[in-house]
Amino acid sequence: MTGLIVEQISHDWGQKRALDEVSFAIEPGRFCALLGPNGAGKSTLFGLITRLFTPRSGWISVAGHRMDQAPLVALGQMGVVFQQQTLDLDLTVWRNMLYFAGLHGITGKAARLAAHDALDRLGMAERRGEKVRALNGGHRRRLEIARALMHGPKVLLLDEPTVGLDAQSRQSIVDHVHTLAREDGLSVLWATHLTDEVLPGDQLVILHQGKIREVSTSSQTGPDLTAHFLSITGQDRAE
Ligand SMILES: Nc1ncnc2c1ncn2[C@@H]1O[C@H](COP(=O)(O)OP(=O)(O)OP(=O)(O)O)[C@@H](O)[C@H]1O
Repeated sequence: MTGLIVEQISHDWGQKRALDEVSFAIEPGRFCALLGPNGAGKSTLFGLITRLFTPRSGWISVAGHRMDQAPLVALGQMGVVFQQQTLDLDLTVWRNMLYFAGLHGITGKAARLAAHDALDRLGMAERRGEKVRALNGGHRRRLEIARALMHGPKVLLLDEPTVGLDAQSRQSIVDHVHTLAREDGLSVLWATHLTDEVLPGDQLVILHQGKIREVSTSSQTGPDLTAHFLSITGQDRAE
């Protein structure tokens, strides 16, 4: 299968088992919400998928390329938006895009086309001349997503991309990324602990204490999904 496959991944931090035989797959065109409370193992999983470190066991495949066998090809098929922002605040939107294109070996006209196209997809083309410092948090996030798309990845990973944003910016980003999955055939992995970012029909992977508790297609939203999530993660019984 193309898309993203995570197969039997385990990882320990010292004595602590952070991920325990985690498996799931995301087909092209699907938005997958990775839901987990704090400490569930979401960031550890992101670190493994992006090869910041390697798993103790199991394997990961991106667009048909195994991370352990062909890491550069696999990473080349992936766009990543990390929790921490990594934009140059003193450069314009456009310069940030071109700089990043260069890191991917995309230069000249190809870079300008890729940058324009990606900004357009995120509704950011009109802001290309603005310094990043002047953008609000939601627009900075959209710029980071646009930047992650320039090299034409098949898989897009976002680690809690809406943290710290107001409700309207959050909704706009959730909508944009759903559209990207649907229209561009991207496999999206979106880590969050906020159930209102999950839409009906999304794939749902619930992670708790390093284990997968559920892989399903979301049919519930709002308070029903929140109650379901809390019951699965035992937080409804928290003191
Ligand atoms: N570098 C590390 N060294 C040691 N333990 C770690 C490290 N990173 C994470 N852990 C531990 O592994 C477990 C999973 O943490 P992780 O950060 O992956 O969860 P998370 O779901 O991303 O949580 P959060 O939403 O709070 O970021 C936690 O118990 C955490 O304390």
